[in-house]
Amino acid sequence: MAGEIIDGKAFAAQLREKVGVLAADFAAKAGRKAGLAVVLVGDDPASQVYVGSKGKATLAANMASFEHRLPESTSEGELLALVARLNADSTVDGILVQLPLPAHIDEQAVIAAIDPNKDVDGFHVTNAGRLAVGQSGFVPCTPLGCMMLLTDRLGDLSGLNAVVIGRSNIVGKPMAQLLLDANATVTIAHSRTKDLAEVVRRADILVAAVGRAEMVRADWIKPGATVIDVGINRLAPEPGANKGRLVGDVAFGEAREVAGAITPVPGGVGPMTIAVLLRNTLVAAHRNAGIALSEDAI
Ligand SMILES: Nc1nc(=O)c2c([nH]1)NC[C@@H]1CN(c3ccc(C(=O)N[C@@H](CCC(=O)O)C(=O)O)cc3)C=[N+]21
Repeated sequence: MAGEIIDGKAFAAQLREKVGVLAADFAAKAGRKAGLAVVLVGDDPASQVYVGSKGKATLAANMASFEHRLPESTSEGELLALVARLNADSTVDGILVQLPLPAHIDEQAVIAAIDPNKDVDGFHVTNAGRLAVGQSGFVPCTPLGCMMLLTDRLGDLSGLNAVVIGRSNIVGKPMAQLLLDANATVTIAHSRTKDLAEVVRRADILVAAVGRAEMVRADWIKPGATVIDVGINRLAPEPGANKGRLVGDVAFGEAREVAGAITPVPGGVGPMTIAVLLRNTLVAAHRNAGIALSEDAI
């Protein structure tokens, strides 16, 4: 029997709805809306579309959206000056600088300049450190969204074998921390892991975040496992088409036959990332305004 498809898109829509209600409450209490500033440098078409959809989702969730689209030629100094202005602006609760940045700008320097209490991406070393030692801070949106899908499906993760493929600062490492905090037994695998298929076959929970199209095959998956596919890879276009299909890091069709449940691409983890960004912004607004919010409720 084929595994269940985990509908990340529907889950994300519910989360955005909940955030929207709480954001309206916040606005009534604070006398202003929660605000998210998104900064895009350059004119990469995929990033343009993505930043536009974040802006729309922000407004739909009863929050204020501040978009800053800067030319490719923007200097690091100019970008740092904008970040400093946003840090000082009390109507801005969350700041997201879209990555990747042009090659002439040092990404680490820009992330380091963001006030950690406005770092709704959870990329600042202060937030990475807080997560590592179990203090409350901001957790990167994609792994937090994956955790929400996992706990919704599985409840308690204690003692389960979790394998994360990928060790990025943005997904793999924070994902492993969250799974460990939830008492899973965690393995972080990567491109140099020996017998990767063998390691993956032990996973009750598999999170694939390597960025290699359809790398994980059906015979790597433990029957009944829960598979979370973080990869978003665009294949080469079919003859006559101008855009290739989007696929994950998992060969979805065949993997679904073995897995207990699996996220699709698109419609899985991607929409969760944006919903969690709004959730983090709502949390930031409450903290910055000194208004209580039960963070378990969201
Ligand atoms: N500072 C920063 N923070 C980010 O969170 C960040 C970033 N920079 N740079 C780019 C990546 C990419 N990312 C995605 C989020 C949602 C979808 C998403 O919603 N995808 C849909 C549709 C995909 C499509 O059709 O193109 C889906 O998977 O169903 C995709 C990609 C966030 N990123």
